[in-house]
Formats: sequence, C-alpha cells, structure tokens
Amino acid sequence: MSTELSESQDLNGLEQATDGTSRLTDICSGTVGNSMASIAEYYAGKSVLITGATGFMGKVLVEKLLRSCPEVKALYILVRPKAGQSMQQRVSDMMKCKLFDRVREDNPDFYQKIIPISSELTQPGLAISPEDVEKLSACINIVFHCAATIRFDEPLKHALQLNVIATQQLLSLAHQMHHLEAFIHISTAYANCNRKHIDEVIYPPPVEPKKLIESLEWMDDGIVRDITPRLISDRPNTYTYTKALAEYVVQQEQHRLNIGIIRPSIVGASWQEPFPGWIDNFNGPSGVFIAAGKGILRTMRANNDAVADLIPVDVVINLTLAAGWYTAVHRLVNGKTPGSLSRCEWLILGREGGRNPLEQAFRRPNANITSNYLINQYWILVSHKFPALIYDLILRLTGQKPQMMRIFNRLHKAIGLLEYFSSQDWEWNSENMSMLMSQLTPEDRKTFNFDVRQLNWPEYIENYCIGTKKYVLNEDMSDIPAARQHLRKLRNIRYTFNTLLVVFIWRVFIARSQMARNIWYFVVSLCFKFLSYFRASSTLTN
Ligand SMILES: CCCCC/C=C\C/C=C\CCCCCCCC(=O)SCCNC(=O)CCNC(=O)[C@H](O)C(C)(C)COP(=O)(O)OP(=O)(O)OC[C@H]1O[C@@H](n2cnc3c(N)ncnc32)[C@H](O)[C@@H]1OP(=O)(O)O
Ligand SMILES: NC(=O)C1=CN([C@@H]2O[C@H](COP(=O)(O)OP(=O)(O)OC[C@H]3O[C@@H](n4cnc5c(N)ncnc54)[C@H](OP(=O)(O)O)[C@@H]3O)[C@@H](O)[C@H]2O)C=CC1
Repeated sequence: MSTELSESQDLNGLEQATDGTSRLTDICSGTVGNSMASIAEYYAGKSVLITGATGFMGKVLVEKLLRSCPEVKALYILVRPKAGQSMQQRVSDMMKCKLFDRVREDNPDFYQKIIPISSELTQPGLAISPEDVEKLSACINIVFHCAATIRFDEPLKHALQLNVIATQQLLSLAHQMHHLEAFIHISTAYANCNRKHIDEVIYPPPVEPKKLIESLEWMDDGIVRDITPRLISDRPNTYTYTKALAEYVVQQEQHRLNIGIIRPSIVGASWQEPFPGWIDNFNGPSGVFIAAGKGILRTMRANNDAVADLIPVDVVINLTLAAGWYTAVHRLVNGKTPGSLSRCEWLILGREGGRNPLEQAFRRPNANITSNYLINQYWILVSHKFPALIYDLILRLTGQKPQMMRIFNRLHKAIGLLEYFSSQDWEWNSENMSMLMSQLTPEDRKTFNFDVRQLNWPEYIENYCIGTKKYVLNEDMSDIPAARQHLRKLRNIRYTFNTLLVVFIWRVFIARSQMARNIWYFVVSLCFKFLSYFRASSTLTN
C-alpha cells in the first residue's frame, strides 16, 4: 500500500483512496487456505465463457485450458461470422490450426468441448439470441473477456463501442449468470501510459464513460474525428484511452461480481507452450521483426536504454488462468504481467532480426535504432525513401507497377504509431503477480508458469523470429540456404552500386575541378596519415 495516500477501506476489502483510485490490500496479501484446489482441479467440471477466442491470445487461452485442465466441462466462445465465413467455418478452421496439435494428440475429440455462440459484440445485447442468453445464464462459471480492437488508429466511436460498451454489456450478461464465480477482464499495461509510474490500482477515468457515450451518440464521424485528440489528451491513441475507460467500467461492478483485471504489456510469441515461437500476427514487435528481417525497416526511433516490456503469450495466459482460479475464491486480482522483470534492450531485439533470413529480402537486414529525431529522419531519407524511389523507377522502366514507396508509406505509418511506446519506458508495480505466484502449489508453478526470470531472452527472440517466419509468413525453414544466397546477391549488388557511385562522383564532381581535386587529395592524405599513425601506435603497444 502506498503510504502517501490516505485511504478508507470498504466492505469488500477494496480500498478507496482520496485520489479516486482503488487498490487491494488484505485480499491480495492474504494466504490461500491449504484446502484450495489446484488450478486444474478448480477448472474441472466448470463451464467457461471466452470472448475474443479467435484472436491471438484467445486461441492460446482455449488451447491451454483444454490441454492443462482436461476436466474442464465446456468452453463457450463468442464468435461472429467474418470475411464471408460462417461462425462454424471459422471455429472449425481455428481448431485445425497448428497451435492445437498437442491438444489434438492428447484428445482427438477436444473440439466437442468447444461450443460456439454467435455474437457480434458491437450490436445491442451483443447480438446473442435469447436461447443462448438463457443457456449461458444457467451454466457459466467463469468469464474471460479478451475481445477488443487493438488497432492504434481505430476511430474513437468504434473503439468505444467495442472496448467499453461491449464490456458493459458483457458485465450485464454476467449479472444474469446464476453460477458465476469470476469475471476476468484483459486490459493492457498501457491503459494508463499517460503516467510514468503505474500502480496496481484502477485510476479515475479520463472522463465518465456514460457521459462520453451519450455525447458521441449524436455526433457524426467527422465531428468525433475532430475532437478525438482533445479527448484522448495525453494518451497516444484511442486504444489506450478506451482500455482505461473499460477498466473503470469493470471496476464499477466490483461489489457485485468477483472481478480480476490482467494488464499485459507487449505480448509476443510463445516462450514454451504449446511450442516455442508461436505467433500469428504483425502486431507490435512481430511487425518490426518482419520488416527488419525483410530489410525494409532500416531505422527506427527507440530508446536503447528503455526496457522492452515484452511478455510471451503463454506466460500471459498462464497468469490469466491462475488469476481466474484465485479470483473465484477471493475477490480481485489486478495484476500487470511480469514483463518488467525481463529487462531486455531494444537493441538486442533489433539485432536478432537478421538470423534465419526471411525469403526475398528487399535489402540485407540491418536495422538501426536511434533516439534522435533528426538522425532518424536522415536515415529514413537515405535508407528507406531513396532505395524505394530507385526500385520503383526500375519497376516503371521494366513496365511493372511501382509498389515500394507505397509499402514504405505504410511502414512509416505503423512505426510512427509504435514510436510512443518504443521511445520511453514506464515503471509498474507487480506485487499482486508475485503474491499470486506465491499462492501456487509447486506443481501449478510448473504447469502454469509465469515466472519470466527463467527466460533466456536471446534464445526467446531467436525462436520469436523463427516463429514469424514459419507461422506468420508461412515460409519454409528448408528455404534458408536460398534466402542466404539471396542476401549474398544483395551484398554484391550493394558493393557494385557503391563502387559505381564513387566513380560517378569522381567523374562528375572531382575530376572536373582543380579545387575539388585538391580537397579530395587533402582528405585522402589525412586519412592515410591517420591510418599510419594508428598502425604505428598499435605496433608500439604490441
Ligand atoms: C529494429 C528492431 C527494433 C526492436 C524494437 C522492437 C519492438 C518495438 C515495437 C513495438 C512496441 C509496441 C508497443 C505496443 C504496446 C501496446 C500493447 C497493447 O496493449 S495492444 C497490442 C498492440 N497493438 C498493435 O500492435 C496494433 C498496431 N497495429 C495497428 O494499429 C494497425 O495494424 C496499423 C499499424 C495502423 C496498420 O493499419 P493498416 O490499415 O495500414 O493495415 P492493417 O493492419 O489493416 O493490415 C493490412 C494488411 O497488412 C498486413 N500487415 C500489417 N502490418 C504489417 C507489417 N508490419 N508488415 C507486413 N504486413 C503487415 C496485415 O496482416 C494485413 O494483411 P491482410 O490484408 O492480408 O490481412
Ligand atoms: N496483443 C497484445 O500485445 C496485447 C493485447 N492486450 C489485450 O489482450 C486482448 C486480446 O488481444 P489480442 O488477442 O492480441 O487481439 P486480437 O486482435 O488478436 O483478437 C481480438 C479478438 O476480439 C474479437 N473481436 C473484435 N471485434 C469483435 C466484434 N465486433 N465482435 C466479436 N468479436 C470481436 C476478434 O474476433 P474476430 O476474429 O472475429 O475479429 C478476436 O477474437 C485485448 O483485450 C487486448 O487489449 C493487452 C496487451 C497487449
């Protein structure tokens, strides 16, 4: 408990601080009785509702529950039809995914436990049929709310609809559930990124969500777009803003439901489970590794000394399941995932991008990181825009459609949106997470491990890069020799290009003017003297 706050405790053990934040004290420091079941025992016979099960984290959650809690009764997943695919088709495709190979091996009939419920979260009542509402009300014991829009450029109205209003509606549904034991909400460690130090508390919302929802209702999209920067104020995007509002909305239910909030930082590929390096998207670091590995991203603004608060997805899911188990018995765990234990510099991450080369790289992977805006702009010009222009010129001359400049414009937009997070760092408290770890049995600590102090970061990043190659880009590992050969070709092209450039500069600028020649000879002789001096001094020291 922070000493500078004067706090008064309410009936649920939640403390209301005078600054409007809410935190836990005795609940989280209390010990769990020995009689409490292990995590797998707790989930045995339980019916679980999951939103966002088709997403990156949702899939890992479904897989882990089925594999490590084999006695779980049923997983109800809210799914919408999408991109011309019915709900059923989407779920059956999802279950064919490589991620489920281990579960499939253990129990080929695992899919029978998955019960899809048609739902569009942006619709009134989440568009769940009355029959399904009745079914869910009668049987659900635990809710995991993962669904969200995680786009940084989402229009405010849509982000509010999905991240806040849908959360409210899900909470209303949760109230109707007769046997609900825990409601776990997945937030983000960056919901309060406008603060430098973030405690395990729910901070007062930037605006009362109800008032915002009411005001945006009558505004057209243009007006909302115009006022968005004023509304989000010192937050970088609508994502972090609406996730902060959602936390507040969830917290409002603390007296009536057993609520748990998880705040993962930057979620990356799996560390160990179900196998190392599993990843299925371009978000955050994955996109950076891919763009760097393809030789497209050559410069990025980031703080080299900052902590890359990266956390493997399997660690987040293990923590989430442990939080579900704990919350069902106690009232609230508000934990940031333990990424801050994992100090790992941006530079280490960047360098790894070049191993296990990706196919058909545009240039040799060599991404540099600088915290200086002007230096970054210089490298963008020299290493991004100039090669893109030349490449597009070649495409035009050969009768093809230019495309490189368009790719770079998209890259710059994406990198620009990440810059806020890559150029600063934050301090988080994660005491509740340590407390939770201390409550696990030795067996659970192994099965639901979320202690990243055991993680070997270089090895993890290498597996991460391999994962992006295999599972995001669908490239074959057997093509690596060809990819290396391609990189050698690119190196030779670069040497040839540089030589031609020097000859060109010599012919056009230096050979034609006496003064330029004198300067050139002066610079060359200076370099020569320096070289001789260093050679002589190194001979002396030897
Ligand atoms: C040099 C090494 C440096 C090492 C530093 C390492 C890491 C630092 C980097 C990041 C720090 C991240 C901090 C995140 C903190 C917050 C964590 C969270 O809480 S939530 C999760 C984070 N959310 C995101 O990351 C989402 C960000 N993405 C977006 O907002 C949008 O995708 C976008 C960037 C605005 C781009 O939008 P756009 O409409 O232009 O594209 P789409 O997303 O619709 O994609 C279209 C199409 O392109 C594919 N795609 C997307 N990104 C890439 C990419 N980088 N490279 C190649 N292709 C990409 C995408 O899959 C779509 O394909 P398809 O149409 O076939 O589906
Ligand atoms: N990834 C990360 O780095 C981090 C993520 N988080 C949080 O974790 C949670 C999960 O993130 P992640 O798995 O990466 O996100 P994804 O984008 O991979 O998944 C989002 C999920 O939400 C579902 N969804 C979105 N819109 C709707 C809708 N209108 N109706 C029904 N379902 C919808 C998606 O379904 P569909 O497949 O139909 O689109 C999908 O299943 C989010 O709450 C996010 O804020 C927190 C910190 C970091």
